[in-house]
Amino acid sequence: MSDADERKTSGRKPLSLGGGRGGSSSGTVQQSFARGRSKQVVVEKKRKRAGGPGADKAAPAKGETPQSAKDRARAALAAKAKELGLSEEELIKRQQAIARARSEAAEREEKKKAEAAELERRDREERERLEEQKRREEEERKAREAEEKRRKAEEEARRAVADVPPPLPEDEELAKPSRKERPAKERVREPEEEEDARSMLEEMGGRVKKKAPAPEKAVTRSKEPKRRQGKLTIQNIIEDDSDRQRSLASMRRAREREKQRRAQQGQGREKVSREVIVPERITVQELANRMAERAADIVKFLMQQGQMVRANDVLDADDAELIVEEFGHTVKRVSEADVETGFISEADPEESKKPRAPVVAVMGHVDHGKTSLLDALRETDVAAGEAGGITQHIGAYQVQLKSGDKITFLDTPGHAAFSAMRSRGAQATDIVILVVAADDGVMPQTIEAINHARAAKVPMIVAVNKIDKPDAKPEKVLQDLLQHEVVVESMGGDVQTVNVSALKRLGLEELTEAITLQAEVLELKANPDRSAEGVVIESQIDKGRGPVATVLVKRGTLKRGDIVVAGAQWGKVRALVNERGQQMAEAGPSLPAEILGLDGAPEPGEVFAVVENESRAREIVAYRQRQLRERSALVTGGGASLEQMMAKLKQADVTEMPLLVKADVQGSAEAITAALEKLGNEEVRARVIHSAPGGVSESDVLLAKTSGAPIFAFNVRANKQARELAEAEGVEIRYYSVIYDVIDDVKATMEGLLAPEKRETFIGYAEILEVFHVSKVGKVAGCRVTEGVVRRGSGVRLLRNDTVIHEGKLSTLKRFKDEVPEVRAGTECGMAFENYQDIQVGDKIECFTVEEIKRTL
Ligand SMILES: Nc1nc2c(ncn2[C@@H]2O[C@H](COP(=O)(O)OP(=O)(O)OP(=O)(O)O)[C@@H](O)[C@H]2O)c(=O)[nH]1
Repeated sequence: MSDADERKTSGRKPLSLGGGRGGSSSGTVQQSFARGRSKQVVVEKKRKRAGGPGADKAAPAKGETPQSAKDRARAALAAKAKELGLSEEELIKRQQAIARARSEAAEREEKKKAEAAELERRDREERERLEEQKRREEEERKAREAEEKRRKAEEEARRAVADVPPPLPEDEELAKPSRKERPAKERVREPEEEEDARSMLEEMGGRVKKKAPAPEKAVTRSKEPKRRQGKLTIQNIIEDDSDRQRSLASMRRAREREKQRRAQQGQGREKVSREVIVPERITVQELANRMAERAADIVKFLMQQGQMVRANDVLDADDAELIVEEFGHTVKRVSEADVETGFISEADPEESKKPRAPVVAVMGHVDHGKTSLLDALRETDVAAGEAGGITQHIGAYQVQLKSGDKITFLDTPGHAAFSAMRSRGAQATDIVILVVAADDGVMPQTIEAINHARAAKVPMIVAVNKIDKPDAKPEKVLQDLLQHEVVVESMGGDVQTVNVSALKRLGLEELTEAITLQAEVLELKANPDRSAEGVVIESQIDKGRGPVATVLVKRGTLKRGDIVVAGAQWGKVRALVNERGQQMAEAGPSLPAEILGLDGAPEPGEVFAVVENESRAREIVAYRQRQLRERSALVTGGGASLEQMMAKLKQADVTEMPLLVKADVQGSAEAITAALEKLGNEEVRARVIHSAPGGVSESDVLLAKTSGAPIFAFNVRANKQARELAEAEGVEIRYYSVIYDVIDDVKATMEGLLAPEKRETFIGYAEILEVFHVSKVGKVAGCRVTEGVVRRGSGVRLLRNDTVIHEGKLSTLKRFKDEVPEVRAGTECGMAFENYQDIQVGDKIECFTVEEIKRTL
């Protein structure tokens, strides 16, 4: 059945039943489809044959009668209809509908394909058209430019002609052809000019209706659907989107917008000129942040100036200022130290001041009896008995005399503390007692002490000690002192002198009297009714109590609970303890006290002051710690073993050798530091970046690491964590128990850092007799050794007319054909220089050796 239908739809002659013998008749029917399409369908009508049974059977199949075939087809149809639960007629209709739908689907498919092909063709044509347009525009532009040039040239020529007097007839004749030429050209030019005007208008943003170019006209017809491209249909949008090309005008607009945006940005940057606050030291990154510029730009700028820096490097204020100005900003130089402003307040008004006890330091040569005298003086304290408690060494103590006067003694060993305090600008001492043993006289450290006192402008009282000794010669001491410009009262000067015996407790009263007298002269006063300020005398980390600092209040009154900043440490005063281990509620001027509650041990000599609150304390300490870090960063750079440091210092030409010293007591730490800092010369010297009492801690290791300094531990050890950290970070910890070993080691290292002395020894002369050119070797000098010996590997100088024109090494030294190690006077040889060719007959060769001699400190 469907077969028959298909044949019908294909428009071919339908299969007829019985070959037109009257069994069937056919006709055509107009069939309508969707969207107004219609079709002629051939319909065959079957007629019953008159008479014979089975006349309505289908066409006979091969080998069977037509009637039986027809019957079978009908039976099959009936069976199928029955199976589907339809009538035969319904089934036929359904089958016809299916056939129709199939043919329609095939048609649709074909149509779709045709449409796709059409779209593709259109796209291709559009692309070609755009390319053509672009090419033509380019051509037009070029033509325009050429035309413009030509026109200008003509214009100029015309002007030139106009300027000259009326041309002679010959000139006219000459000019004629050009005039003839012009109208012809102008005629030709007309459409071009029109084109010019159009494109100009277009460039100015005007809309110009373009004449379609002639060749395109011919193809427009064939591109019928293209006209529809202008229509906005969903189909167009979907299909064209992928291949859509931006028009030239839109490109131009986008470029213009971009240009404007950039210009605006550029202007914007220039306009924002910031006031940049520049402290004394600032990192590149921080400076960039403050200018709102990129750190990389600063690095680049400095690189152009020949300075290689990284973002984390520290710049000084001058460099920073230069950079800021270069980047178009203004500079406001401030000192970060401003944070310290007000830390130490202004001088107190005179009326607020009250007399205070003098602070006395005892100085003198070794073994002259300083400690003994301080001990003896301590015993003069009338209050000691009543107060009870066991005397402890806290670096300073105060005694009350019978007269009621008080004297504070600094009980710190040597001159170190004194000079440490002075170097930090904390002048704690009012009077110096110069102890000179009567049996020993003035010794080197006596002189040193005199100089210290004099430099600090502190009055001296000479205590001639050990007068109990039979060989005591106090007069001689005074005589000797004269040589050092210390003129005692008995000799017409103003220096008081007292003969004492610390051992026998002789002359102590006279000594204290002399002190009080001197104090009166000095009119020592301070305002006790204000927040405390003073100086750190000693500090240590106590196992049980944590950081403990002995401070001496210089003005104001220090109370428990005060917030104190001492050097780079701060804390709330948890307790105030006197030298007998007793708690005090407060400490007024000139009264030494141990304070507990700081977050670390401040350096001796550091100034301390009470601040208003914790945040202020934190701010100051943060600034000071930053400064410490930066200071140590100046000598930083990774490894921290002695060898690494040496290698680095040699490379970097740095003359400072950073060290970190930890010792059992403050005294030894100070002594080692002083001894180490004395070492060295103008080329190399040690710089103790940190020295403190106590074991080596993790923070010491970290500091050593950042400073590239090895740690010298004297009579102390590193704890487990510090040891592990040191191992991990490559920080060397050296342990010592003899001070001289520390000093010797450092000295040896520093000697290694000294550039060796170079000593040159002349060994021989040779004269160039001939110059050969040897391929691959270059110029070779045929010489005779005139004096001494010429050795391969030694240094050589080429002399021309007694002037050195080259200094280098020999690449070849030959005798006949053989390389020889040396050639002696009177012998001829061949020589060639390493990387040097300019040799001439008559030049002299000087041969020398250089010896390096190790230098010592
Ligand atoms: N005969 C006598 N001996 C004294 C006197 N004063 C101190 N000595 C002795 O001198 C020696 C050194 O005394 P110290 O008090 O340790 O001297 P120093 O100046 O503190 O010594 P260093 O701390 O090493 O600088 C000790 O043996 C004391 O006993 C004195 O007045 N008479």
